Amino acid sequence: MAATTTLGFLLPTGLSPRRGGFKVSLIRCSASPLTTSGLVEKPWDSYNARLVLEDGSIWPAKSFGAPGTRVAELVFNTSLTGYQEILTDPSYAGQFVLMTNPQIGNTGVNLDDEESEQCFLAGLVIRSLSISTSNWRCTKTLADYLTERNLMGVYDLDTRAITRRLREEGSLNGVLTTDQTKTDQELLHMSRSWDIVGIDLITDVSCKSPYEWVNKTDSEWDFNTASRSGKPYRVIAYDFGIKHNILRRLSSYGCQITVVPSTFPASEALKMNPDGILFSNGPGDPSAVPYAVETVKELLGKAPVYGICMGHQLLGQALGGKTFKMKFGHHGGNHPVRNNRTGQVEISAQNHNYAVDPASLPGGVEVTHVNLNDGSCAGLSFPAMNVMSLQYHPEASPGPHDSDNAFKEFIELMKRSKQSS
Ligand SMILES: NC(=O)CC[C@H](N)C(=O)O
Repeated sequence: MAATTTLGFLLPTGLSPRRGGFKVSLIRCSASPLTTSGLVEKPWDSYNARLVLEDGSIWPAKSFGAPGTRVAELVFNTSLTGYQEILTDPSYAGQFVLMTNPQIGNTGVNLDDEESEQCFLAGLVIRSLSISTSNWRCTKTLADYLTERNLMGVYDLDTRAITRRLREEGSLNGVLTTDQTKTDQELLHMSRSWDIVGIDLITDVSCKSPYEWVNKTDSEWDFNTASRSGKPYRVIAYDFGIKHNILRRLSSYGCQITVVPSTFPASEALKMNPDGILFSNGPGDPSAVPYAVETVKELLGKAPVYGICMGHQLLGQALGGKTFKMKFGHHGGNHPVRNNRTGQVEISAQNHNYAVDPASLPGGVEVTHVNLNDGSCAGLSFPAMNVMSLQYHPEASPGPHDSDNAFKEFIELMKRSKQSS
């Protein structure tokens, strides 16, 4: 059935926009329901809900997760599958994730596909929730999972129209609510009074004390294992919101890993005599966590280091560069990246709203990877200090495995450094 967007009534609000360029009136945008209302009874409890964006648009919706009211930044994700890995990626803290794939929930959820023990995102926005769940690994439905975790999920919105809006205006803050007592103006005011920029979001998602990682990729799911045996490399992984698959992949490549909190002192990390240090992914604005940049600076040159996403942005700053907020970021499993050294193109999994400005980097720092959609910096290397980093996700989960080799490159970096010391 074709999705239609109808413009409803206009409410003059008199509120001035938080950022320039937005219309000040509220616009009600409704999508024709894709679900077969009346014909099939939906196997979840549903409430009326609303998504109100800071540009004044109101999106009536149906709720299928927890009831409530949340304020967050709305981003769209173009992955076709992997909603469970997305829900458990701590880098989505402070954000609503809108899936552009119009039908979500078909495969339910299972405990093996978790990327962290908790869901930190603020809510899930989808076009249509699958009426049935069918997968041999499924242990519960997406609706039950969200409700148990007190997470909001909404459907029956025109996700295509919202995505176009985000592409034109950039990421927008918004409020999701099932509360019918709140007026549209109140919700608009809430969305405009909140901001994700300049806030430290990693402290809340990081582990509270160090621990040894004992899990690894099940042999059933592992690949490229031919040349690996034993665990000869000792790695310290700074947890800024780490995804489990980074740890599983490092472990599969032969690393014994101690995961440490974001505030773990560099001096303590060095006492553990690591062969290498990993700086993980993590949510929010990388320029809002100067203490983490200081830790990275203290560790530079002391052991080979590998940064992924937030870790890459912290390394960029520690090397003297600057980060900036992108218009709507990259969130999906289909981003082409060119490896400048080999000329090869990898299709990558990405999830970030900020990037390192290559022009701000000092001489000697090499941009190793470029995102081919917009030319932004996707990887760095500083050979003088055994530094490598990627803006995207070589661990995938969800997404293609084209970049798995980056873990091998980190192993090679540690090997060469061990041999020369
Ligand atoms: N996945 C991540 O580490 C995200 C990095 C950072 N929070 C950003 O949005 O750019």
